[in-house]
Amino acid sequence: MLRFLTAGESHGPVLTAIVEGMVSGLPISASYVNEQLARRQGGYGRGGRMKIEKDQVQFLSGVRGGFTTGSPITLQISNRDWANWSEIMASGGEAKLTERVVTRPRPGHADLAGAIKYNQRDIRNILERASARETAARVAVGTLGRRLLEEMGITIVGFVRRIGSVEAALKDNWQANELKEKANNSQLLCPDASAEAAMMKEIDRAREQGDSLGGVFEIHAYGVPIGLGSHVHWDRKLDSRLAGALMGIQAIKGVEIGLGFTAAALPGSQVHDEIFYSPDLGFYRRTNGAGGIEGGISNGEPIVVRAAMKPIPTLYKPLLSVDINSKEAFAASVERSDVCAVPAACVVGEAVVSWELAAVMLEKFGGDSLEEIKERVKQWQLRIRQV
Ligand SMILES: Cc1cc2nc3c(=O)[nH]c(=O)nc-3n(C[C@H](O)[C@H](O)[C@H](O)COP(=O)(O)O)c2cc1C
Ligand SMILES: C=C(O[C@@H]1CC(C(=O)O)=C[C@@H](OP(=O)(O)O)[C@H]1O)C(=O)O
Repeated sequence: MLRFLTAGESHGPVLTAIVEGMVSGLPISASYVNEQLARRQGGYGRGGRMKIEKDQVQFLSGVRGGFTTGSPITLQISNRDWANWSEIMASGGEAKLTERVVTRPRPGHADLAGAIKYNQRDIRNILERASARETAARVAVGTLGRRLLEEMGITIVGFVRRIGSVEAALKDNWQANELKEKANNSQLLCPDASAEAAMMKEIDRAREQGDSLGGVFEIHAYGVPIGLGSHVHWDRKLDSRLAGALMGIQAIKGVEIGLGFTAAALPGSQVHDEIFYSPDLGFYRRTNGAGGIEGGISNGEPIVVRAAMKPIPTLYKPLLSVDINSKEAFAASVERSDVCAVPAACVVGEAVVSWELAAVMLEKFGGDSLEEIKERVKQWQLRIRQV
């Protein structure tokens, strides 16, 4: 079973993750992971913190000579900003640093609910872990999954579909590589250049007004074999697992598979993908309203998922809140924040989808080494062509 845990605070010394269950023999390098970490740091609309950090992974165990060994893998990413926060982080909100104790919860963040739940008088003890800084560790972990998927011919492509009121238009004839290239050439990971320009304007406007923006990103998985996930139990359904993984990202408030919410407004004849057969292709579809999943099982078509991100909660434009000590009303003031982080969230989305798909591949095919699982996948692909 593939599993992981992350640990670390936003302004603590490091983020750490421990991965267990990865096959041996997977070629992996720090530079391959760092490429994804750099993508996550990018995106027009991010705040001052990203100018300080330069995320780099270190493998502290489980990787030797550029290959996984099958042992638990420890990954570590340093927080450069720690140098500026070590005193505040060490103080625990005591004596001389009382002015840095956080008692003013931000609407939309974990501050108030977290402080009450964990009985904390310093909201820093909540916000440090609630922060999406943690997603750097999740991207590092998910990139191991992405590497495994690549070995099995599965490609993950993510791109931004919407920022605020601006929606990108996609062309049906864009193949995986073209989509990936267009997205990666954009500052917003948006394959539609004219929408990208309008999105940037909207971000500038929000910044000027002290406001923030959310949006929608979309992830495609190409080359996924038929048969991942299962119809037999709710928690084995592939769509349920992907939705859970995406909803686990900070600020994600909605997930769609395939046509998603649009399907609810259409008649069945315009939603369901008719089934065809040819000796060359086997069973195939001409449409993909299902987003590659039927009955919780991958059906061999590309997997298509979308996630909606709410606007960033920390606003320069003050929102009303109440001090948890004095109970007095105040209008929040902010030192630093992202205005929009949808492209970053998209990279996190690619990582969690990669991880979940790698996990279900391992569950279906098993194996302890890369050679073993690849052999089994090959057998399965031959077998399903003969059905
Ligand atoms: C990549 C990324 C960057 C984020 N940056 C910020 C930020 O700068 N300021 C902020 O208040 N929230 C930011 N958020 C959102 C908060 O982390 C999130 O809203 C908060 O943890 C509460 O969780 P919830 O929105 O899931 O309820 C970011 C989220 C992501 C995914
Ligand atoms: C640090 C990251 O994102 C942070 C996520 C975040 C939040 O509240 O979620 C708040 C901000 O942190 P800070 O208050 O230190 O500027 C973002 O910069 C990152 O993505 O690596």
